[in-house]
Order: sequence, then structure tokens, then C-alpha cells
Amino acid sequence: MTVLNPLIYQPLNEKTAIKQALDLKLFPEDADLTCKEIGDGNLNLVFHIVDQKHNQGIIIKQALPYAKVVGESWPLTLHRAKIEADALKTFGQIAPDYVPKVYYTDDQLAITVMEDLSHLSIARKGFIQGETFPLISLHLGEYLAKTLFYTSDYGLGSGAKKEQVQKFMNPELCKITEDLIFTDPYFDAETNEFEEDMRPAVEELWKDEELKFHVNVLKKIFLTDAEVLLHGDLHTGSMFADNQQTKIIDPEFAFYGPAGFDIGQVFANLLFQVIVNEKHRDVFIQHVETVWNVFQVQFSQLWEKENKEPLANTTSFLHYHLAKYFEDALGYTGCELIRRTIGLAHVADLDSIQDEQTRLAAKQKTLELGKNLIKKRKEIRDLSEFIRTVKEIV
Ligand SMILES: Nc1ncnc2c1ncn2[C@@H]1O[C@H](COP(=O)(O)OP(=O)(O)O)[C@@H](O)[C@H]1O
Ligand SMILES: CSC[C@H]1O[C@H](OP(=O)(O)O)[C@H](O)[C@@H]1O
Repeated sequence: MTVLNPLIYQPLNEKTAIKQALDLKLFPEDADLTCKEIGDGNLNLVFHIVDQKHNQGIIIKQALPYAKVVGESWPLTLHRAKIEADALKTFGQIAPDYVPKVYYTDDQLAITVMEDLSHLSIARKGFIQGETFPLISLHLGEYLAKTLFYTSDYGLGSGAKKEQVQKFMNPELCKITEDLIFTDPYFDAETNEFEEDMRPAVEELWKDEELKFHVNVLKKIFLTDAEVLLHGDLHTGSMFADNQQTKIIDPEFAFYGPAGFDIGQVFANLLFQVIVNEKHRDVFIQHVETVWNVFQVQFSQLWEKENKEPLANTTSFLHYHLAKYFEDALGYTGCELIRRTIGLAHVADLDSIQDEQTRLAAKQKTLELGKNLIKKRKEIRDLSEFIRTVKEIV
């Protein structure tokens, strides 16, 4: 665990970030550097440094010793910067096409210097502006298949996997997920945020004992099933895209957990668009289908060709895993839909809808779909039944 050393750790500002870049000799000597802090996430500082002369940029991301969205009253480990840098390196080796290059890291300063992706758009923002990024689901399916297979016992071997489990222990960030996704939305917690008009639906949800039982089961799986190295926060605000490329950023919540968690977060964040984006509804339904289809095909190929556990390499055991991942993913999809509607840290897909009635109707649908997926995840046995459930509610 990185200990905060006030003699070494200092939050950067736009001037000291330029000095840092110069000290690291990441630009030519005649560079004309400008710097802007562009962090729009909940937790960290992000400095965009550009050499105006040669039109080259880098990103310096720095963790603060607290959660930026709340302030100094919510202290948060700087160790998350090391977790993020290590996860970017691990995922970068496994799926280099989909991960920004890491140029430099400093655990004491809690910084990661990485490839500037500002020629791409944050997927969530692009979707809201009407983009569909036609290849994003194919890329996400491949990214998920590779990262979830190659970090598992079957892709890595059980000894090496255990070392990784240790390396990616991330208790403070996991606790945020445990609270914000699996606990707080299900009672009258201070962190929750919802419009007063949503109160009847929210209070109904708080009283739903069957739902809370299922959320407890999903939380238990999250707490105990150290299957694969997860990104841990794989929403569309953690994806850069254009019509050709997709890059996944921000894995500071990485840890060993259930494979279905990353898949479910991807499904949920695409489903926000299925719910709000009438014009491109079918495209986003297809995106959900493609993510699963590509994941399933590529994961199965890796399982058969690269399996380090000879006895595990059977079709029936592969199907057992795919069925578990799918069932868990549906449950986590439901949890993500609900927490982004009534918990802390909403999504712009919903909150940016100007018309109040349209916005409230969309939020009712995300809650309804979320509850259904959580409760019925064992009955929904395949992709077509999943899509049928989505269409019935949307
Ligand atoms: N590699 C990058 N290239 C360009 N912009 C980036 C890069 N990484 C982050 N950003 C910008 O900074 C914002 C916040 O980054 P993010 O990693 O999501 O921070 P946080 O951990 O605080 O959520 C992103 O939405 C994006 O606009
Ligand atoms: C207090 S953290 C809330 C929320 O923020 C994280 O998202 P991001 O880092 O992408 O801004 C994560 O989803 C947490 O649950």
C-alpha cells in the first residue's frame, strides 16, 4: 500500500504538470507546451499537455488523496493510481489495440503518464450527440474475451493467477462499489440522489424484499468470486471511440472478481441508450447482442486453444462458465441500471434529457428493467430471451 508522504506527494497544477513533462523529457527541447486540467470524472486530476509546435500531446493523470466529487471529507487511498497503472499495463499486454500506452508511472506522486486519446470521443458523450460508433461492440466483445480469459486460472495458470490476485487487492475502491452499487440504493442512504417525483418508485424498491435478497446474492458473488481481473468500472464514460477505434481507460477499480461484473456494466451502459435513444434503438440493441456474441465466440476459442488446465478443457465446463457469466452479467446489468438512476454518480444519458416527463419516464424504465433483470436472471437463459425482456419493458 502506498503511504502518503507529504514531502514527496504534491497535487500537480497546470504549471507543475508541464515541469513534470519537461523533467521526464517526453517532448523535444524546442517544444511549446500548454497544459489544461480536463478531469471530468469523480475522482482524479487529468492534465492534457500539448506541444503546440509539433501538435503532440500526453496525459498526466494524478490521484488526489480524497474523492474529488465529494472533497477532502472523503479520504481515498493514493494506491489506486498504482492499481490503475498496473491494470493498464496488464490489459495493454493482453489487448494492446484497446488500451492507451503507458509512458511513465510514479507511485509516490500517484501519477500515470499515458497516450493522449483526445482525437477520439468519450463514448457516452458521442452517443448522446447521436454517434453510434459501429465497431465499438465488436471491440468490446474482443476486449472482454481476452482480458477475462487471459487473467483467469485457465488463461494464466493457478499459481500466476494467485500472484495477480494479491497484486490487485483493492479494498478501498471495492468498498465504494460495494456501497454505491449493492447497498446504498436499496435503503434511504445519504449518498442517494433522485428527483422527488421518483420517490414513490424508489420507496417501492426499498420495500422489495425479493429484490434485496437477489442484490445480496449478487453482492456476495462480487465479494467472493475471484475469477478474473476486472476493469471494475467499465461504463461508457471509461471508453474512448470513433468509427474505427475503441480504447478503454480508467481501470482504478480493477480487482479479481466475477467476470459477469464487467460484462454487466457494458450491457447496462449500452441499455441506457436503448432506453433513451429512439432514433438508434435498434443499433444499440444490436450492440448489446454483438458484445455477447463476439465475447462468447472468442472466449470459447481461447478456452479451447490456450487452456492451462487440461482437465478443464471440455465443452461442458466451458458452457458452465459461459452460463454463469451470462447469469451474473444480467444481475450486474440490473444493479448498474438502478444505481445510476437513484444512487450517487448518475449518467448523462438520463440526466441530460431536458423534458421532465421524458426524463422521468426513462428513469422509471431503467428501474423496471433493472429490477426484472436482477430477479429473473436465472430464467433468462439466452441472448434472445434477454433482448425480449428488454424490448417488453422499453
Ligand atoms: N488518455 C486520455 N486521453 C485524453 N483524455 C483523457 C485520457 N484519460 C482521461 N482523459 C480525460 O479525462 C477525463 C477523466 O478521466 P478518467 O480517467 O475517467 O478520470 P476519473 O478517474 O476521475 O473518472 C475523461 O473523461 C477524458 O475526458
Ligand atoms: C465516489 S466515486 C463514484 C463513482 O465514480 C466512479 O466513476 P468514474 O471514476 O468513472 O468517475 C465509479 O463509477 C464510482 O462508483
